[in-house]
Amino acid sequence: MSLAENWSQCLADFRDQFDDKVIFDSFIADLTAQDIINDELLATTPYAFNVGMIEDYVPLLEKTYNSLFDANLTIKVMSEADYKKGYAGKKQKKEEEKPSLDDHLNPDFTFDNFVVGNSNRIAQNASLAVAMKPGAAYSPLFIYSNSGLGKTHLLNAIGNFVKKRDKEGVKRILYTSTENFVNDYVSSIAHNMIDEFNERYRSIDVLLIDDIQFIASKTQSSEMFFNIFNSLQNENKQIVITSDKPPKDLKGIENRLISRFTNGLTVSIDTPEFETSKAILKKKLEIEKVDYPIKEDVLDFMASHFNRDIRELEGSLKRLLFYKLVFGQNIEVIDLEFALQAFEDDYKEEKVRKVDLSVDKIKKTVADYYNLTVAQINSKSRTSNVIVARHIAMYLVRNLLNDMSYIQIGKEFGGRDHSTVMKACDKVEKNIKKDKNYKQAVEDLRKKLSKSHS
Ligand SMILES: Nc1ncnc2c1ncn2[C@@H]1O[C@H](COP(=O)(O)OP(=O)(O)OP(=O)(O)O)[C@@H](O)[C@H]1O
Repeated sequence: MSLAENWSQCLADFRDQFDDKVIFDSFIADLTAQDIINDELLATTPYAFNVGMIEDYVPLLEKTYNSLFDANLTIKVMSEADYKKGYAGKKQKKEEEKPSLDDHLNPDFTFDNFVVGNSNRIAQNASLAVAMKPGAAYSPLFIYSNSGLGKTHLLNAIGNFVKKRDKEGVKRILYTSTENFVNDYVSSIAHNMIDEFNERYRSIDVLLIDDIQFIASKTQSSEMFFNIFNSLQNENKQIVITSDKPPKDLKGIENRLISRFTNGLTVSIDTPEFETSKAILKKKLEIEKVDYPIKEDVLDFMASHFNRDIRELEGSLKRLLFYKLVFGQNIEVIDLEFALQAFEDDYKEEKVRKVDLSVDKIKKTVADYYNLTVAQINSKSRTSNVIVARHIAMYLVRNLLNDMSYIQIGKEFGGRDHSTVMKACDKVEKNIKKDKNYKQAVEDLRKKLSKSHS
């Protein structure tokens, strides 16, 4: 039933219960229901002086209406003239203020198909917390990692989760790459539509912005982003940002923006360890609905050879499935022999890159260089030259061995925590920048290692 039909039924019911029919016919019968805004039913009378007369009867009108239609509204009576001046315009304006917004979410990236392991657990937990309570858990959430490790996936998963829970469809969610943000801004300047641009971004409830490093050196876009960021933060809206490096290492971005980035929570994603890589492969096979068996040692091989990032892992799987389609029509089970043919070229390259150089070789070379033993490198010793050598060895392992994960490196160096390894690598990078002799030592070691396995 429409509001008008409800209202006329309400008035009819009210009249039946009301003793003084003259008062009803003089003041109340003319009331028209105009609209319901935020649980308030707006009713108008053609004559302004009637408003005061009617107010005494409003509680009874409310009771009648709410019990007839099982509602919980309050009724506000005003003159038609006041309604036209104030409310009618306001509602129209409100609708105009919020033009529809395409969220640009990729529906394939969800929490359900994001495999969780040690390398990404913290980032996944923080993202889920944000998705469950946008604006309340951590804002901004800043996620950083090397390429292909799941940042875009998590951003979209947050958006898709919020969208799914938002049954009334009122939450304004936007996923955008920083590049698109900048293009959008430039085009709004070109078309003289800066106000629209501003309104669009400031009306967002959940802003998911990918690869913020690309805003570096784009002064005007940075300024605009800074203002939008502040406006959303002030209104407790949710912002999630990704980047290829932690906020403090972002170059060409103003300090005031970087300090805003660190106001919420910063989390990183590491290179996947063997178990996570293998679980991801299994998940992808499930999603692809692959209906022929693939032997475990094939997955083991892939998880340990194509694990620099997940895009590489996915690529290797696509390659295997394609190879099976073209050359393996009659093969029922994919075994390692068959798989190695598919990976022949990549594998050769891997071999050159990886096999000859090992963690042990790096430890030994560094230990010799500093007149130490490998046992000292692995030990808990806090003697300064041992610490220097240990940090450099960790750094070289991280850089030369196919981006081995911090977790794996920690295990290789006497069971240390991944954050210790991260700090060590950071420290080495800083020292290389500020100390010429130190830089020389790292370079010498690099050369020795490249000679030893060429
Ligand atoms: N934990 C995971 N479980 C399942 N798939 C994953 C996981 N992490 C990443 N992926 C997949 O790996 C691919 C690359 O991930 P994504 O694009 O999110 O990486 P990224 O960190 O944003 O990379 P870039 O920095 O290059 O933009 C995607 O197809 C994504 O679905």
